Amino acid sequence: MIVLGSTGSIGVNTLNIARKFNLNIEALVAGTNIELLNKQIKEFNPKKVVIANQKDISRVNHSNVGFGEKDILELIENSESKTVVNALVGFLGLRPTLKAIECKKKIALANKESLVVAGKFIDQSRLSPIDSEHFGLWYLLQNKKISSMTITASGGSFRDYPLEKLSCVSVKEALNHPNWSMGNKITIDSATMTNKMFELIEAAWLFNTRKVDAIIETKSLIHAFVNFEDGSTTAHIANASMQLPIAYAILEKCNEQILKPVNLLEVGNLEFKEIETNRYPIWEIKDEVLNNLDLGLILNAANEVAVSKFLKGQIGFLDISKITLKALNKFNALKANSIEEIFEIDKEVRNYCDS
Ligand SMILES: NC(=O)C1=CN([C@@H]2O[C@H](COP(=O)(O)OP(=O)(O)OC[C@H]3O[C@@H](n4cnc5c(N)ncnc54)[C@H](OP(=O)(O)O)[C@@H]3O)[C@@H](O)[C@H]2O)C=CC1
Ligand SMILES: CC(=O)[C@@H](O)[C@H](O)COP(=O)(O)O
Ligand SMILES: [Mn+2]
Repeated sequence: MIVLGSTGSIGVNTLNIARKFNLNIEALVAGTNIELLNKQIKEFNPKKVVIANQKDISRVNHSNVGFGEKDILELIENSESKTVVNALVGFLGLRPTLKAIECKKKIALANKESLVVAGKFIDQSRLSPIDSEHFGLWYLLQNKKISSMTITASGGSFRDYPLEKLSCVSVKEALNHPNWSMGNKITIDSATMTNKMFELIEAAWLFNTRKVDAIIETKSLIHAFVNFEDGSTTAHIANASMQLPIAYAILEKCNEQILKPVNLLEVGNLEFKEIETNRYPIWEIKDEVLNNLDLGLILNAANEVAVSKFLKGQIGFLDISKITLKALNKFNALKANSIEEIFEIDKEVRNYCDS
């Protein structure tokens, strides 16, 4: 298989599963972490490697190294592998997802932004989601009458923080997720609850439903619930590790133990909370977004600009939601009618948020 984003949090976990099941790695794609990439090359012996920047090529211990988006797309097109794991972060993951679909590959999709921005143009027939909640929903779905689905949120880094202090929190504090070890961008998305908004959109596309909601479960041990018309609810419980969703997304069958089972006696108790708009302002537009999934494109573009500014120390934490809500208000009538328009609207919203 091919692993895009091999040096990230999902990429490293994917290679852990590849090691466990002795899977062949045809190619690796990484950004700027050349030190880790070189270790991965030594262990997995890929035929081809692509990195973000030309200037780093000489540091990569491989004879066949490309760089940039064009080479990532060519790599997918010319590969023999049946499976592409897309663990790139953000909008830059969209073209590789589209290319993998065009080449009829099986896509193990961690890059949820592909669905958030262009769900209506994505053929899902060979797609498996790598997202703990959507894996949970997929695992739970039975041939019974379903009334709705619920995914859980951890509440992020500031779940229990005094509200009046949110305006002056630091980047370091924001990156301190209570339960998951993930990349920076998704960790900030989790703190603002934008990650959960993305996941509602993701669930809407994946399971063809608008009857999906989220609640906080503070330990991230329950990932999803399916609520049946008979009044019963089933819950997916697993320790907070991405290895299970990844294993199911890339393996044909999975009968081996991937994770240590949750010991409920050790857990003792679980706590559930409502997602409140005073702590998570983005939640104000939940219903509007679910009724108009085209807003995912605007939300994603504005959020990527705002998160990047926050990580560079240019704006405060609360400004992230302010920027995204303002952009949604301005562009809420826009709808992309083709995949080309996805890229045009993305650019327009970014320019607006950057100015
Ligand atoms: N982490 C998690 O547990 C979960 C993540 N996801 C989703 O999975 C995706 C990946 O998340 P995560 O692994 O946390 O993110 P990370 O930031 O940890 O990893 C991102 C990966 O993309 C690579 N990358 C970044 N820019 C480029 C570029 N221009 N060209 C080539 N490669 C690039 C990075 O390379 P480098 O580091 O070398 O610069 C890295 O390998 C996101 O869409 C996220 O929302 C979904 C559910 C759970
Ligand atoms: C591991 C995973 O799937 C993440 O998307 C996780 O859900 C993020 O944590 P939050 O629940 O805090 O958004
Ligand atoms: Mn998730």
